[in-house]
Amino acid sequence: MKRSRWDTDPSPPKPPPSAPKSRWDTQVPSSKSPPASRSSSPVPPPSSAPSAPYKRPQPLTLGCHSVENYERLSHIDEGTYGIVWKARSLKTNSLVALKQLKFPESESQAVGFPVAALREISVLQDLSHPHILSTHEMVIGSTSSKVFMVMNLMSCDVKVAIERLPEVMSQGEAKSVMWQLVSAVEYMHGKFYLHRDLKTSNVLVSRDTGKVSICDFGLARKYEIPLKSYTQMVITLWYRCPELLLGETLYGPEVDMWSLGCMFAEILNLEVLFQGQGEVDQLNRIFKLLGVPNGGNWEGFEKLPHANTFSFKGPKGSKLREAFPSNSFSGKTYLNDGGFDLLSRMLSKDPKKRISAGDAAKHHYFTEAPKMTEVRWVFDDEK
Ligand SMILES: Nc1ncnc2c1ncn2[C@@H]1O[C@H](COP(=O)(O)OP(=O)(O)OP(=O)(O)O)[C@@H](O)[C@H]1O
Repeated sequence: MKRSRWDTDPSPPKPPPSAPKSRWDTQVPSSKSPPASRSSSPVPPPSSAPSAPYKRPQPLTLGCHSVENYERLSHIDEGTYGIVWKARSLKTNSLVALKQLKFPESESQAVGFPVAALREISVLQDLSHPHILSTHEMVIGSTSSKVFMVMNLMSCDVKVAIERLPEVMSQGEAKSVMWQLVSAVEYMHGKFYLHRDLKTSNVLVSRDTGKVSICDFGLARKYEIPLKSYTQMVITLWYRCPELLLGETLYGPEVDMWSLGCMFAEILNLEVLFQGQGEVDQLNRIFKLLGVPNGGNWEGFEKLPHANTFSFKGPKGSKLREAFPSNSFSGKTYLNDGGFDLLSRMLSKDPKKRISAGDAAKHHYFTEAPKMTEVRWVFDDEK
């Protein structure tokens, strides 16, 4: 691979005493308190007194190009793990987004690398799909702890984009967004990856194409069949499925399908479906709409770790159809039978009955009338 001029040289020339500062030499605050669900523990440093001659590990960024190949234009946003900039490639003149990774303080010694970022980079290198945000390359700044991901420039996330819509989407528009998401998740699950943090703020909209792409793979991981035990401390509360809330640790792609169902409902109604104030409240809201679970409607429910800790109140059957009626006279969102069938199968309480991404992609909702149409997004400068 081509070595960048920023890689360490055996006898590097000494910099001038007051070398001009790079345009990218901004101090990025370290991620002091990342959410409990994400591991930010550093890769353990090598022992300080090795008995055998210590061979320094190759930095992950060896061979990366320099960030100086990009002109920094403006700050876009900041997340827990990165600060995102709008930039222009000096080679191609194209506009891109650069995510500068935050290194927690203990990890800034060039040995460690933020684990969430490592995860995200390795997953994204393995995935290539029109509706998954692609990373073109990694570039490096003046030190090896200044690392940037170069990505397609997007306009805003779907959460913000739907807040800007003057009225609910048409059925064709909602179907088009769902189709893009379902096809991306089908592809990802086919490659044995779980996203584990699907939500409308992790889906970005392109101003150029109006299409959406899933981003933020910091919690993603490979899964295996038969399923194994993983942490249940994943997925933002409002999009977290009932089995994880009830303590299940043996899980697979169906956890993402629940989140997708929540997103479908949000895209239709322009508001988050289950806005719980804590895990118990979240469960209560789910069961109030979808009916109280028992061993009859959810096989194995009683065996879940927290199933008997609480007594849940709610109707016996589902009230979902009342929230998503089939006619437009009620003043609520209209959803035809095909759409409702897909939504209710994504929001199945019992994970074994929940629709898979493969079956969702084949669902007749996507081929029957009304036809998919491009969404008329409203971007910020058009407001
Ligand atoms: N390619 C992009 N184009 C435009 N904006 C982007 C892009 N990638 C990220 N953003 C913006 O930056 C924000 C933070 O990015 P991202 O979610 O990747 O960072 P994070 O640190 O992993 O965030 P979180 O705190 O949600 O885990 C996003 O919510 C989005 O608004």
